[in-house]
Amino acid sequence: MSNRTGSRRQKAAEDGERSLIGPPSGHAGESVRDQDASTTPFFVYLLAFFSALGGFLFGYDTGVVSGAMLLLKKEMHLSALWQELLVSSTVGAAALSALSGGFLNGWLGRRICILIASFIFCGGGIVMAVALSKVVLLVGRITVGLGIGIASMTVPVYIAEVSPPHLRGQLVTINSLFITGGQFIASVVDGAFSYLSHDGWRYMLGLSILPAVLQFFGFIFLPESPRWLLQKGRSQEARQVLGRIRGGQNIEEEYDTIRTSIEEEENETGSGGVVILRILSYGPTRRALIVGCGLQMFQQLSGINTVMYYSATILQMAGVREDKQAIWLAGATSATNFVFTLVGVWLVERVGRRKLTLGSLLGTGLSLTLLAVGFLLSAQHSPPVTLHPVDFHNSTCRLYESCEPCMLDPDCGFCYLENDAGVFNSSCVPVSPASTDSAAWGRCSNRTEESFSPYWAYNYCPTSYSWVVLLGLILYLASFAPGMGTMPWTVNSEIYPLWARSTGNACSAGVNWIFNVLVSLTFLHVAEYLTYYGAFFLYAGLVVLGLLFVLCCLPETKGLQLEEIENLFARRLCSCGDLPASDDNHVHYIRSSDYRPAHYGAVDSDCAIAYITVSTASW
Ligand SMILES: O[C@H]1[C@H](O)[C@@H](O)[C@H](O)[C@@H](O)[C@H]1O
Repeated sequence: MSNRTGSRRQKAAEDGERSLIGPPSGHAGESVRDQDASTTPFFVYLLAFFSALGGFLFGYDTGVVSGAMLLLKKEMHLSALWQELLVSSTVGAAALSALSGGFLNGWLGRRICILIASFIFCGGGIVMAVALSKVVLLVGRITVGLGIGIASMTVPVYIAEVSPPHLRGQLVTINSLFITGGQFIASVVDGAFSYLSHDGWRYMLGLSILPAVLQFFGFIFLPESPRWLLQKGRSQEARQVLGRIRGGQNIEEEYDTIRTSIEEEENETGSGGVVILRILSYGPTRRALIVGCGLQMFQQLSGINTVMYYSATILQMAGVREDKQAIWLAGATSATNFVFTLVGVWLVERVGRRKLTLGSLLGTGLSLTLLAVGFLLSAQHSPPVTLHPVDFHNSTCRLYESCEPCMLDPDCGFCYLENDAGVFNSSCVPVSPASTDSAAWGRCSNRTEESFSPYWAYNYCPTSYSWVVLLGLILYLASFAPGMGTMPWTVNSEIYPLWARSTGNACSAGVNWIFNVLVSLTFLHVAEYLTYYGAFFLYAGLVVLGLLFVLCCLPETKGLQLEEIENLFARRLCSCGDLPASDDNHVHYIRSSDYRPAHYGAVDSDCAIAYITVSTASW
């Protein structure tokens, strides 16, 4: 490693240490690091807002489809396979385009990629709104998926690169707020247009054109990231943009740090070759990639999309029988997700990324356990099947003695009457091949709104323990949203050096989408084999693994400049134990047990201390 690298590392380490301990004294001029919110130019917020519209579209297009599907399946006579295709094609396309977005980002820049994404969103929205056949609809869904993938990896990178360090976490987390905001607005739109039985879905799917157009025109006037410009050797432009987004602050220190960092990175890792291979063969970036992809994987393995998707059924279990009511109450679920993401935006610069993620994982694990216990109690007290009508088709449904095994069989549903004393006159009968909303034959095949008409429960059982499940659901969203919902995106936007940032984010966003598809496609099968409580216990177990991963591998990046963060990955990853006392770059590592506040200032004394570097002079 070059001496210059050593000295930059040392300087950055000292700066990093200072930023954790408190503001430096006797610093000439006000640097970006010392700014506070009152001196942050409005322009930075404007940039964050227009970029985060990409997050909004991500949330809207992934969220709106469930409500649209209720109308579409009736109007276009969609089979279960087509419904599945229309939902997962978007997520699959997002995975592919997120992975290829890294190349586009490095080549064309962040701004052009955001423009491309908004253009694609517009195109996809128009195709869906005017679609006359399910094939055209599928083309539209795949198109918006391509837009979502590019936006999901570009927007956090762009915001991180234009933000001043003290606000970066908050501004990048605003993108996550827009994602959950998009999901919430989608559920409101779904609710409102569900009353329009003819063509309501066209408005639901087509409305995404509006924010896409707004973003497209906004970005025509907004600048490219100064870091990308500098990397491409366009230093004059970079200086101008930096000056503009820092609103007349002293930009020299930041400009020099970025420039030196680019030069040294080129010396260290070379500038040619396939970026992903360079990332994998260079220790600090390989470790950062493991942390970034691991966080995204555990975000999806915590089961957020299953819980959100399944919330309508959870609400039905809790006694909400009407379709329309269930749609509106599912809106309440996405509203809860949104409100608690706001808590994340508020907390990220106060408590830091690491503590926020750890706390969130702990709460998520506990609430998943509560959800599982709720399902377990419901299963143990599952109502018995009391009527056994003659089944001429000899289906498997006639074999079940209670609701639980009947509801776990995807071909059967539970038909019953209910009064104050509970469930009575219940049977397990085959589901209609045309729609899961009714039975294939018998009293639940043509139900009316009359009070003596029987209830049809597909995919759930009536239970008096639904309040435990409901409580679990609310606690889950309250703990997941502020940390695990937001931090994987935020942390990924800041842990890679400039040359690896696009590719690193492309890989981690790709991992997010791949696990998103995997978890949602496997949920019903997992539930069939392990039952619902088994599935939720499984997610809780995966969250415990995630907790250990974060505990040992995620350093704190709060307050550091992007160029300083790579130093956090300079040494061995994933350790809370012994670390070497020094290395040839005059960088020392201390164990939390050796930590004395009198010597090192008031910094956190948990495992993150292992990453705090102290120069030889101050040792
Ligand atoms: O961060 C987001 C958010 O938590 C969403 O609610 C979820 O649907 C996405 O999968 C996730 O990436």
